[in-house]
Amino acid sequence: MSQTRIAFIGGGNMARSLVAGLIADDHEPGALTVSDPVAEVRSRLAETYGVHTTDDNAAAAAAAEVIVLAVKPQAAPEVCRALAPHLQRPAPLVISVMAGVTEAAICSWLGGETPLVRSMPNTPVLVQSGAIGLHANAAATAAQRNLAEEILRAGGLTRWVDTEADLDAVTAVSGSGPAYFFLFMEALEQAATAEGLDADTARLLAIQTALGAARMAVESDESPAELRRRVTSPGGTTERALGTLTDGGLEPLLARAVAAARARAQELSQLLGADA
Ligand SMILES: NC(=O)C1=CN([C@@H]2O[C@H](COP(=O)(O)OP(=O)(O)OC[C@H]3O[C@@H](n4cnc5c(N)ncnc54)[C@H](O)[C@@H]3O)[C@@H](O)[C@H]2O)C=CC1
Ligand SMILES: O=C(O)[C@@H]1CCC=N1
Repeated sequence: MSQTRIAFIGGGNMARSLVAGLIADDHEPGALTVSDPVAEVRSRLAETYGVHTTDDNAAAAAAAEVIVLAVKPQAAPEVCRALAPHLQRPAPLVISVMAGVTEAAICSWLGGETPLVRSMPNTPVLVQSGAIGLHANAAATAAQRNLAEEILRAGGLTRWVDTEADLDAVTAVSGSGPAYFFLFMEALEQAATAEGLDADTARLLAIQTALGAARMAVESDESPAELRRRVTSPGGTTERALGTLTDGGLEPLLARAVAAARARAQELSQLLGADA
């Protein structure tokens, strides 16, 4: 059971999911503190998980070995600047799960060199099935990188990227990615209804098919391309459907969508770091 003292600044969906994952991984609940201004958020966390809660970010951060920044990006400048005078020096490891907030901006708001691991999670972290991109700044030691990885693994699969800019690509692929698959499920459900299936059956089949395909892709040693080939009998129904999707430009369309998301991630990072 890990006893690392972790303070979560912001106790919303993302923090709650990581807390749930850590406790499921046998982290000591008493070593976790969540700071949030909303009383109902605090009481729910305390009652469900037995963690400490407070509305005093500075007190939570001052006592922690690791600080997890889990407020909305727009709140980041104010929250970080208010924490700065209360941080131990040298500063403890800081982990950010905030979308689009750069390492330079966070360090400058926190008042100087800070060991920082910036992550890009996605909403399946809520069910401990997230895909989380990670990047560490130069001030983070190898031990701190390992510690950050261990903590974030509570939310799902973790993957380091070489440069901070790569996190914009991660945002476009796995950060936004759940929405692409949800859209695909919605579209399949609509198509099923159009083919005469009742609404419940249409939804169940679409969702279960997505789950089954994802599980096969995760559990099999074969590539998605090979798994696709195995469904596709020569001259059969799948071949006809895939031909329609390809003729309609599915692959280049998806490439354009991901490129657009990446460009937007870059723009948002610049906006959020503008006053750093
Ligand atoms: N890639 C993605 O799809 C996701 C990314 N994220 C990132 O995670 C971060 C947190 O998101 P959620 O948990 O979904 O948001 P949320 O809105 O559920 O939680 C934010 C929490 O911060 C609290 N808060 C507000 N002001 C505060 C302050 N001054 N001090 C301490 N706490 C304060 C709020 O009361 C709220 O409970 C965001 O920065 C977001 O960008 C979150 C979810 C998914
Ligand atoms: O849509 C967004 O901007 C955020 C970042 C990745 C997922 N949600």
